[in-house]
Amino acid sequence: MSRRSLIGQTTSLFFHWLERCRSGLWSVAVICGSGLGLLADRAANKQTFRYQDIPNFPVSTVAGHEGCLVFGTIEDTSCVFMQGHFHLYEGYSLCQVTLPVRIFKLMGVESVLVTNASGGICPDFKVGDIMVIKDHINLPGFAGQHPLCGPNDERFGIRFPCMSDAYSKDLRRLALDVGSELGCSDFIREGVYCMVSGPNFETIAEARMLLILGCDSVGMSTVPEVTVAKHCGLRVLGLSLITNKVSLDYSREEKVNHEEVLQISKMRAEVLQKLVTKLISRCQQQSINTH
Ligand SMILES: O=P(O)(O)O[C@H]1O[C@H](CO)[C@@H](O)[C@H]1O
Ligand SMILES: Nc1nc2[nH]cnc2c(=O)[nH]1
Repeated sequence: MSRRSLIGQTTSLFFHWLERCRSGLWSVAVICGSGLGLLADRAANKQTFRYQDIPNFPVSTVAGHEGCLVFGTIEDTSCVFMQGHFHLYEGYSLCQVTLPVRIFKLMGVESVLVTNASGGICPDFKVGDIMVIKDHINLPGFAGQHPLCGPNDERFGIRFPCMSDAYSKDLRRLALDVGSELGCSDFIREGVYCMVSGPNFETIAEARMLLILGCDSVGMSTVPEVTVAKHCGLRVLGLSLITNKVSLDYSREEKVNHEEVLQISKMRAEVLQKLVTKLISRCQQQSINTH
């Protein structure tokens, strides 16, 4: 496809979305973390664009991140799936990492569902658990690596956004309810996600520090996107798949690696797919009832 016709197609999709949003149809963006691109598979009427073909869009450089933007529908809900997101450790600025979220806002998206893979810090967590993110700790943010640093763009949000309710209580409740309807209660948890910049996995001393700080899991993404989404008034739900247990003990021999992370993501992708699909259709019903 030529660049000109690609821009033409993207523009017409944009107007198509605006039209749907004006007519009151609910729309959602799903950001798929490591190995979770399959979440887009259940959408109907799919149209896929490679990041590399979209002008000024970053590209994915990490295994398990396909680098495609997929538009589609789930029941009557317009959905856009990011098959792969961007990380500080890839060398992107946090402005680039979060660019898609502002694009989604301009497209009329109302809610963002962020997924990721993370290491379990909470000793009760098991590999394969799905953690509904209740709150987060922005470690890079403490060190000045924050997506909202710099002049504030008032068109998106205020200078000092409140983050005490970053993750929608209603959506968290709904995720737990839908999880229980699907018979997943045994492995659905709630907890606090901590972002580190990566790309190395944690030392044991770092892991112990995160436990003391109150973190239940740790990963290298999500927090910048959630911060920018909250800043511009989007509703946010975060689901974190526990792909490994972070070692807190010097006597443990296991060593985490990215291949293992991807393997567990693949193993749990079907369950997450069901959860995400049902959640989206239930949100649509809720939205119809409140419009
Ligand atoms: O957060 P996502 O991208 O899902 O993936 C997690 O898994 C990768 C490391 O295996 C890192 O990118 C980490 O952040
Ligand atoms: N930082 C970090 N990111 C992860 N992503 C998946 N597992 C892990 C982990 O153990 N640590």
